[in-house]
Amino acid sequence: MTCKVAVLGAGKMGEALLGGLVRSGRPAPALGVTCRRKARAAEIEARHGVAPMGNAEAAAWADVLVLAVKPQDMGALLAEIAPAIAPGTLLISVAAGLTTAFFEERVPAGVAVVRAMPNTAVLVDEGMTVLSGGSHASQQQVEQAAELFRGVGHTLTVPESQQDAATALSGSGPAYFYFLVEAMTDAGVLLGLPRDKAHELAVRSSVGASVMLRDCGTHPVELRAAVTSPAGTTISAVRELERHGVRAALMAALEAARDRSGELATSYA
Ligand SMILES: NC(=O)C1=CN([C@@H]2O[C@H](COP(=O)(O)OP(=O)(O)OC[C@H]3O[C@@H](n4cnc5c(N)ncnc54)[C@H](O)[C@@H]3O)[C@@H](O)[C@H]2O)C=CC1
Ligand SMILES: O=C(O)[C@@H]1CCC=N1
Repeated sequence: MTCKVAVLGAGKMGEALLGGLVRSGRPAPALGVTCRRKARAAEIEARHGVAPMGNAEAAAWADVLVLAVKPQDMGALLAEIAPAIAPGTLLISVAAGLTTAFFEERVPAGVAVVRAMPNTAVLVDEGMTVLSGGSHASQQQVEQAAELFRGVGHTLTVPESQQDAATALSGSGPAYFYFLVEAMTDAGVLLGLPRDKAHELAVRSSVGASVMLRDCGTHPVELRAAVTSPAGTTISAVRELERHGVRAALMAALEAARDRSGELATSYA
């Protein structure tokens, strides 16, 4: 029998994952979803054909619970569902920062917890999800969780000690690329290009570069060298990027994201 999966909290990430589960061929009767607001529940049902249910009902019904509320709402959600969780249930959290221990302390003893950090590219089946098993999760259960996320992209399993770093790099990662495209578009406008054309050029450059990174098997240093002609235009731009500390800025930015991820579990404990 198909295992029953319920997504608790249908915001941006919860809806993206639910949509992915539907697209990857899971039958609607084996899927559940919960929403805080009625209007949102109606919207989710109309868009994905999955009937919303209550949190405790979902916790008792599903074999796998995907917890997709914000870190600050997780404590209240766990208090609501803990009495309904059966011993064999697999809990998967996608919340930034919250450790598997955070969940293990709040659910019945021995329940398996997997911490997962996807990114919004799950919306286009190009997600990157980084997974770690808690102290009661078997390798098979981590694999079961990974299998769900492989329906919407790629997965990597890491020790939990690396999750905050992975969150900073690939969980938040899409935002840095959008930021770059936005900044490049402004730069194009500064140089006199109409905004719509500047936007198109920035987007097409980023998509072209991403596909080459993914498909050519060539190191980014080599790919950049191939664009950078001696005494040409690119090296003049690269010198300015280095002069303005863009590389160091990225390192500092990811360090800040990593540190914030580390703070979240203690902030909401
Ligand atoms: N947005 C992103 O790119 C990523 C988000 N995440 C994680 O996913 C989680 C959700 O983030 P978003 O989707 O961005 O936030 P969001 O605010 O869009 O979604 C959270 C949803 O949970 C609902 N909710 C809150 N308490 C609830 C309850 N007791 N019962 C049912 N529903 C409840 C809210 O109404 C809201 O719809 C967070 O923990 C975040 O760290 C993880 C990876 C990437
Ligand atoms: O900004 C956040 O906290 C969430 C987690 C990773 C991406 N978005």
